[in-house]
This record gives sequence, structure tokens and C-alpha cells, in this order.
Amino acid sequence: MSVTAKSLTATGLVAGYGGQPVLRGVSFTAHAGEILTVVGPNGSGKSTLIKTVLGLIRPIEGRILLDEEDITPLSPSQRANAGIGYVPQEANVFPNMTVLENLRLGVDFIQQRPAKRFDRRLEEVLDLFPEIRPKLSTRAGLLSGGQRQMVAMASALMPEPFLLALDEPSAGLSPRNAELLFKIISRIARTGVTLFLIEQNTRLGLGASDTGLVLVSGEVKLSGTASDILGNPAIRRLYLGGA
Ligand SMILES: Nc1ncnc2c1ncn2[C@@H]1O[C@H](COP(=O)(O)OP(=O)(O)OP(=O)(O)O)[C@@H](O)[C@H]1O
Repeated sequence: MSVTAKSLTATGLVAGYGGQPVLRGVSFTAHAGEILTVVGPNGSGKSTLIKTVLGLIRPIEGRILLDEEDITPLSPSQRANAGIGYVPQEANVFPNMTVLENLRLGVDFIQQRPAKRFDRRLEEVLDLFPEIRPKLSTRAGLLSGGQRQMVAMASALMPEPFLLALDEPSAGLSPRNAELLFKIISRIARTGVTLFLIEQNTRLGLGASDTGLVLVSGEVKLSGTASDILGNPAIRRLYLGGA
């Protein structure tokens, strides 16, 4: 079921909300087919960064590229059509609709990238989320938090995005469900999708990632392989409660 993953590159992003910029020159590359997790303390600019990648905030300076294509001028919906999928942290399913209806909406919102036949794509996506297969006719609002998060991710995958952006996927989940979700995230990457996520749970997020980015006060404090970052003594001391 592989799609062709694309890399996501940001160069010199300066962005904010009108006052002093929150992001102060952020550059990174999420390589095609890899998982990149952005971590950092509260208020460091993680949400601002994901909003800038999605086009919800226009950068004052800098560019965003999907492979070689400069997507900086594109609106959020144009970026969705260009193959950027997104799962927000909250309100990410339609609670009064069934799981199947939610998955159908995932395709209906994308206009310019005609996907495979719905049934075929549905089977591929359900193979990634066996836990929701028996729940297709259940209203999404009746599911557990972990299952709802799976439906949200499955719905975003329906139109075969090149890249999936996730906003704190483990938020509000039990440790067991959060671990399960990150197993699924690794499974998604193996199908050839690039994953770009922000995460409060540094150990879990970086533990499942290829590369990482530590954002502090709107600047990249550290970047590299996720295992190098997890092994960095300063990061361990600051964010992981260990020496
Ligand atoms: N809509 C907004 N208008 C003005 N300032 C904002 C807005 N949203 C966030 N900020 C400010 O931008 C800075 C970075 O916030 P941001 O939410 O990007 O950080 P974060 O790393 O995602 O934090 P958290 O981990 O707490 O979610 C903060 O100083 C915050 O107050």
C-alpha cells in the first residue's frame, strides 16, 4: 500500500502572532519516509511551528518545501490537496457520525487528489488500525480516547497523503494507549509516509522517531537522530528527569 513519501523542509522560519515573532529562524528537514518529532518546553513554539507548516500562520520570513516544491504561498486547503495530512489534538473526529462516515469524510474533504477506489483504500487503512475494524458502525463519540485518536489518524490517511502532521498524538491517553499509538505511527511510516509530529512526551516521541528537533524559545536548540538527542546529557537532565 505504499505511497511515495516526500520530505518536508523548513528554512529560516520566522513566524508569530503580530508582536515579537515566536519562531526565530527555524530550519529542519523531515526526510521522506522518516518520523521527525519536535519536542521542547511549554511555550517554546511547537504549536506555532505545526501551524506554520500547515499554512494556518504565514511566516514573516522563511520557506516551507514539500520535496522541491515551495508550498509557502499555499493555503491550508491547497496544502491538504498537495498531500499534507493533519490530525489536530482535539475535536479531530465527528462524534455523532459513525467511524465509517468519519473515514469517508477524510476523502471527501480532499478535492484535487483522487484517491484509489474508496473500498480498496479503506481496506489498506484498516489493516493499519485493526482495533477500529470492528467499530465501523459505532458512533465515533462512543469510542475510547485511544480509539478516537486512531479514527482521526485513519481518516487523515484515507486520501493517501505524502506527509502526516500530528499535534501531540499521545495527549490525554493512558501510557499503554500512548505506546500502542506510537507503534501504529511506526507502522504508518513503514508504508512510506513522512511523519512530522510535535509531542509533550519526549521519551515516547523521540523513542519512536528517526530524527528529532528540540525547540527552545522559538529556536532549534538541538537536532539530529532521535537516539542522539535522547542520549544527550543536557536533554536528559532538562526533560527526562535523569542525569
Ligand atoms: N493565538 C496566539 N496569539 C498570541 N500569542 C500566542 C498565540 N498562541 C500562542 N502564542 C504564544 O506563542 C508562544 C509559543 O506558544 P506555542 O503554543 O507555540 O508553544 P508550545 O511549545 O506549543 O507550548 P505548549 O507545549 O504549552 O503547547 C507562547 O508565548 C504563547 O503565549
